[in-house]
Amino acid sequence: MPRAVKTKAPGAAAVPAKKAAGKKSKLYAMPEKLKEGTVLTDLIKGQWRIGASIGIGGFGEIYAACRVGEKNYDAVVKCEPHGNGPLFVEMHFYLRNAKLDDIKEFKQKHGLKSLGMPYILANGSADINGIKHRFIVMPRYGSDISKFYVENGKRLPEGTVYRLAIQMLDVYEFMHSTGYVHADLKAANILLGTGKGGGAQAYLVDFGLASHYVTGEFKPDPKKMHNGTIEYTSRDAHMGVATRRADLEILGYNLIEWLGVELPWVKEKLLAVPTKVQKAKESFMLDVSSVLKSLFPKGVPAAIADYLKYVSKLAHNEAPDYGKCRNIFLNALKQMKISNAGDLEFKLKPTSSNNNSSPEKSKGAAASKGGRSKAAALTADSSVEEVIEASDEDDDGDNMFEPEPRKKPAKPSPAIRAKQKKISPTRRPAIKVERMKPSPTSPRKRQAVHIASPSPRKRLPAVSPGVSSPSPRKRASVASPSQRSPTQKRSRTNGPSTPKPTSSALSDKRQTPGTANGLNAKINFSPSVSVRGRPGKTVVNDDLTPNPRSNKTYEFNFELDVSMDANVIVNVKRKKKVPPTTTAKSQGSSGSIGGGSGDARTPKHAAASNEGDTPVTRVNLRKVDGETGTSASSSSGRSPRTPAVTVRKYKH
Ligand SMILES: Nc1ncnc2c1ncn2[C@@H]1O[C@H](COP(=O)(O)OP(=O)(O)OP(=O)(O)O)[C@@H](O)[C@H]1O
Repeated sequence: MPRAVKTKAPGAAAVPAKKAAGKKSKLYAMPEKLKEGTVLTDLIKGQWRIGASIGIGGFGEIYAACRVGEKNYDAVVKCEPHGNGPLFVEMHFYLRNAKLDDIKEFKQKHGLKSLGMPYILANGSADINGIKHRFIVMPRYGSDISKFYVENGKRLPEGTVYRLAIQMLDVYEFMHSTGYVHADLKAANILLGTGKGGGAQAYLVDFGLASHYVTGEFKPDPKKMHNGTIEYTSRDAHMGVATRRADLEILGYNLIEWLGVELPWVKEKLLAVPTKVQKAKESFMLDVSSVLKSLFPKGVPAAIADYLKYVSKLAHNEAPDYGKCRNIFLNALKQMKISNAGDLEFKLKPTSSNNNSSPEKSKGAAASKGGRSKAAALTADSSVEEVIEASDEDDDGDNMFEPEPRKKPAKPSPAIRAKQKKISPTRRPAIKVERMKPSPTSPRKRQAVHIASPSPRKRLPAVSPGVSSPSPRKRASVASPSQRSPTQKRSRTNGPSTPKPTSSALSDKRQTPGTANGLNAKINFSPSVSVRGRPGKTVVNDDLTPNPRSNKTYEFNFELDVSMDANVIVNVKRKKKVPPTTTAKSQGSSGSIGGGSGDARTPKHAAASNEGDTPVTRVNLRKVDGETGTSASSSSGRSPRTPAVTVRKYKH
């Protein structure tokens, strides 16, 4: 007999929901594990049986799913705690802008047989182990192309790279026609289709960073700076501005990498410092031709050069000429005599004409079809049946099947824009979060910890791109603390009241927010989480859910590895005392954090306090400006070089 899952984890040292709801928790838990066979009920009472887990994203987990009463697990359920912003954004994007009808209409209008735009099948909320979760149901696709990229020794066949570019430009054109940008294209977010003809079409997934693009002036937004996946984040996204050209730029960086060439900022190992990556990208896009020459010593692929040159000349609010871009790649395919039809080929041919600098190191066969064999074998005969109803008091208030006024797919009308504004990220309190991929060993133990920065009001006017280093390889100089830019002072902790940038009239001109010093404190989380520079991982610098809650207890062992000569304030908020068995423990010589409630403490203070008897639920770290810092740590004149941060979730 199906039963509702409402069980609270035994011994959970829960933060009282009320209290937690009042304040923004800075911790973002991974979802509770869903057992195979669990049945989730969506908002219109459709029922979905959970199958095997098929992917773990930054915050959520993806399960194969099948409609109750059917046999095929041809859907997926993406599930995250209600407090997590990205799924909230993704769900709303799908509900409002990517209905199946809209996609069909776009395909018809543009004469496309297929379009790599996913859609939503259902959505709802569910109470899992006493914690409210949000879930969406989507069609199930095949393998993501990062698998082939890795199997091939970090490259894809040139023809396939151009075909993928054309397909992704189609998706961009659709998405941009709704007023949104994707902002996080990467191989891991591109999935092959399934079934007959599925191997010919790639789908762009993960709309957790979707946001309205700007059509007016260019206003950097410190709350959103550097959002995305650091390798591919566009120059505009480094400034916190969503633009259409940014999507095209992100695609360009990916294309280079798929051709087997390391991006300059990867080669230079700059990923840990977003401002350095930003500067390198500015330099690159200021002189695309010569940088490409150094990246492709055997000859720059003309299509890549033409595309990136075109992108580099786009104004921030200009509508890209998608057709022109597609033609660049179509012409390249013609010249290579490669058809733009049939299954995408992922096997590297020994005679591949790739003009890249890396040797071919194919490691075995990369399939050209979506790998769904295991999934297809799943049947709906699970004996474990748990039924989780969509919560009645779900505050999403969104039902994809509620009638909504039709919109034009091509150009968003003012009415649609107004509607879209309702879910505009800019209208919601910003909470800085990190999206972290859990480790294979303990996927649920990752959490985000936030670094509070000095007030963003202190930001200084940005440095113009003209002063950028001419070479992307040249390392950025180090600014004195007093010269730090807003980017450098950017925090990962802020409230809804974060002020707008002081320099608003920046027009189309890009501004490089200073040199790379800033929050250069690299914080390592045990077992393997770090605040900055996590290659390949999406980072969200804001969160859109107003009141994220956590009723978990976490143990923190702090060891700050502060690079450069930084003074850091560690601010620990205690939520609740728990028995001594579940206390924060001191580890080695590290300053264990268990200080008084709400105190801003240095590690030194924290260590001196009643450490070891209080778990903490929120930790803020902030760098202070040398001797002007108010804490003991700064007056001591020494960097608080305590070791790395351990964030551990208690098992209940
Ligand atoms: N519709 C789908 N069909 C099949 N697999 C999927 C689907 N959606 C996602 N996946 C798998 O799950 C992985 C994570 O999905 P997704 O990127 O949407 O999660 P996320 O939490 O947003 O991750 P990220 O940390 O990259 O932002 C994908 O790389 C893919 O392998």
